[in-house]
Amino acid sequence: MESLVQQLRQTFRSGRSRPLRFRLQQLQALRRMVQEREKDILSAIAADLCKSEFNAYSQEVITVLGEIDLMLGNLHEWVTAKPVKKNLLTMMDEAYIQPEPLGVILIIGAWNYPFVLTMQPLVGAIAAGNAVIIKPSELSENTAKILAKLLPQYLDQDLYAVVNGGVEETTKLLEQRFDHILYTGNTAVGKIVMEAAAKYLTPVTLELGGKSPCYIDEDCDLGVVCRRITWGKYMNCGQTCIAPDYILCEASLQSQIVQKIKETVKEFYGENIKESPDYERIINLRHFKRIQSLLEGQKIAFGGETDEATRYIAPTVLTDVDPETRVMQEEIFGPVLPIVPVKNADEAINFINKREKPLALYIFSHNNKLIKRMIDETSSGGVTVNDVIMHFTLNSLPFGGVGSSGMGAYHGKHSFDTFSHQRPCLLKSLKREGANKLRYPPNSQSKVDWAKFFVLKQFNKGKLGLLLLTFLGVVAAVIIKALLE
Ligand SMILES: NC(=O)c1ccc[n+]([C@@H]2O[C@H](COP(=O)([O-])OP(=O)(O)OC[C@H]3O[C@@H](n4cnc5c(N)ncnc54)[C@H](O)[C@@H]3O)[C@@H](O)[C@H]2O)c1
Ligand SMILES: CCCCCCCCCC=O
Repeated sequence: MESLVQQLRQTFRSGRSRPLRFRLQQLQALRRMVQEREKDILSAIAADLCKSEFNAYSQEVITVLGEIDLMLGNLHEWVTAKPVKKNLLTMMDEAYIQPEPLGVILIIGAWNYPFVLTMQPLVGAIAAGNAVIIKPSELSENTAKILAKLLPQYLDQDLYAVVNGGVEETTKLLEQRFDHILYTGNTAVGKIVMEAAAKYLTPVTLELGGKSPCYIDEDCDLGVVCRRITWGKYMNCGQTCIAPDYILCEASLQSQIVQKIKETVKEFYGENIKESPDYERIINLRHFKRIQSLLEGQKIAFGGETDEATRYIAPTVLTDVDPETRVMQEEIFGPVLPIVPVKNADEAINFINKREKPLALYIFSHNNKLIKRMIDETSSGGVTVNDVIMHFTLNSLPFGGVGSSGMGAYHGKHSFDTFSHQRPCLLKSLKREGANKLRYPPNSQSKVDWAKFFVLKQFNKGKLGLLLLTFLGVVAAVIIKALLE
């Protein structure tokens, strides 16, 4: 591991990854890879998650292609230095912010969307001019293998590498020095990553999970609401970081919600859900057993069937769920949807605020005042109103968590910023030394008065004439400079 990181760092230091042209070439190569090897990529995702090619394409591949295109179209502008406002002391100088690459980036991916969750950060890290190691999840082993096979065929191998393996390999990787780590996965491992990063003061982006609440107000069109929730909850068999984890609503709405979800499940997946190409399976036996055990002692209003041999768990709804039971204590990450009755929106807000800050919050309501209030009075990584999941798809919005659901964000320009240092640059001339006397010792009241004038624009009335003269002098200097340029 050490020699791999060293080799990447050496190439990074040679400056090869920095020129705009190089970054664009690598991104174009990545796009070629996704397009030319689409079948292999889709087959690998299918083998890992029992996902249809249509679903793998629309849930993962499309996002990666969109992200690459966004970078290709905007990178020339993002890499350009941005001039900043100047003050009286620096008006003759050059001041700008220059984004610079950080160095060697480590991206640790998760298994549930194994392609997009490693490739989307990779796109951002390349765009920002870095060297990158990606560590796909070992649980989605087919996607991990295809990434390790394809990426070196298309990308510069001295700058971009794939390391495959499990806890042992990741632990070894984390012993190395990186310039940024982006980790996607559960909160417990997030803490391990942050602890390892602290050794070198490496900044981290932690894309974690949590229980994302979904509040349904009275008077909503429950047909539409439940269709959207059914889509977002049972997509990928509930193994989505921003899936609505549970519903909060008035007790009287429960039976209608159950009925509408039941109808929608039939509409989406047919009479025999097991036969549906759109319904995935649980990633492994450990997770299957964990989710199955969450059903114990619960009132199953709909679904509940399981099949260990194929790791199938039916779309399930639980009603009248006690918030103290296990299903409400941990992230479900499976196709089980508890409904927790609350008296009103105030109780829902309190319920949300008493728990860890979630990755997403969903609010279904016609009432704009209530929507605003719920957004203002709660906190979450992101919010979608009157729908679920969709804020993930808009790459002008930063994607990330807050509190125990994570820190930092990426997607689109936010990825570029995450993997760049915004370097402040002030370029002065060796001339005009007279003006600098003001800050050199010995200090005096008069110098402080001048500093107040230049920095705070406050002046002593007694010195008005002198100030006016100085101001005219500065104006004259600016005009002369402009004429000479
Ligand atoms: N915020 C997001 O974008 C996002 C996306 C997907 C999943 N998630 C969250 O991730 C969780 C599910 O993923 P997971 O954690 O099961 O994925 P996982 O098991 O694939 O683990 C994620 C990564 O951590 C590594 N890892 C595991 N144990 C480790 C250890 N002890 N030390 C070092 N590295 C280790 C794995 O090798 C893997 O690459 C859920 O909580 C979900 O909400 C968040
Ligand atoms: C069109 C829907 C795309 C959904 C992609 C969801 C990715 C979530 C990542 C977290 O698990």
